[in-house]
Amino acid sequence: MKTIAGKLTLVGGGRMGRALVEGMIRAGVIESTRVTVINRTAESCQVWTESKLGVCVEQADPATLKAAVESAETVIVAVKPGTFPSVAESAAGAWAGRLVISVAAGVKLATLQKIFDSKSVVRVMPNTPSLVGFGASAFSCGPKVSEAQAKTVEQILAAVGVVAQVEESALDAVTGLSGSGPAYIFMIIEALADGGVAAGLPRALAQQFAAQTVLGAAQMVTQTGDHPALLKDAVASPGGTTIAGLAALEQNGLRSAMIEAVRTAAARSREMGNS
Ligand SMILES: NC(=O)C1=CN([C@@H]2O[C@H](COP(=O)(O)OP(=O)(O)OC[C@H]3O[C@@H](n4cnc5c(N)ncnc54)[C@H](OP(=O)(O)O)[C@@H]3O)[C@@H](O)[C@H]2O)C=CC1
Ligand SMILES: O=C(O)[C@@H]1CCC=N1
Repeated sequence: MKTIAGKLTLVGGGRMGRALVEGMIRAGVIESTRVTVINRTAESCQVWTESKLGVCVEQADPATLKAAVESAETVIVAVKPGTFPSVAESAAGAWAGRLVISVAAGVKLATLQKIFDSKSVVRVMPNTPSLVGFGASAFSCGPKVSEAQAKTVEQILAAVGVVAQVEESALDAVTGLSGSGPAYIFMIIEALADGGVAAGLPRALAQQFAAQTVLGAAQMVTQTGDHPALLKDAVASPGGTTIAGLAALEQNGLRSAMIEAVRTAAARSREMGNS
């Protein structure tokens, strides 16, 4: 794995920041000794220290934050969208010349350019399976981002899963699909396991088989390239069990529930960008 150049600072080592940076270190795209993580509270700092990942961990006060931003070539900002302006303000004067990568839902490139005094801003929508190397991330670059910087972003995200560079207008849809999507699938796995328990299986076995079924089905789609409908048809025998199960799903509106979930989450991402 080719490593990225220079130091990396993560501002906001919560669920998404942790998934990305731990995924990057695990994949070998950066050594932990070149990573600094800034958190708001001592408790969050302790979680990172106890992880034994070997990164430098610091609590956010304006001086520490500014120094950590100034020392890095690349800064990933993974705080909540509403916290971006205060973080940007706390390290005012330090952002220029850095590659600033935002993972915030709904925060537009134009807003990022305004609040960070760096023109090299990139908007990314990753997802938490990046932690285990199965992320799906899309990104869009501000107008002043160089080709080399765009390559760095691609390299970071490719190390933790699949990556696509898209027009910024596509990022709300990506947020509704793959950004929020792991939560939909966790709910499906939980529900499948509940179904297994309802049909008489022990909980642990039901959960293991539910997760493996989702994993196996996803692998068949990505590895064969076949349309999911063909793969579905190959499971359903005439008059058999699967078609009975599929009919129950149709009756209960699974397809429209999934479509509406993605559309509603994408609309919420757009709404967050306009507030
Ligand atoms: N969770 C997800 O699946 C995804 C999230 N995102 C985006 O990622 C971003 C973070 O979300 P998520 O990880 O879920 O949220 P979390 O609450 O888990 O993480 C936010 C982190 O920001 C830290 N923080 C808050 N204020 C500051 C500050 N002033 N300086 C430094 N760190 C600070 C918090 O520290 P402390 O804990 O000490 O308060 C916390 O570690 C959001 O913008 C979200 O839209 C994008 C894609 C997927
Ligand atoms: O729920 C959220 O707003 C964030 C963005 C995508 C996933 N989690």
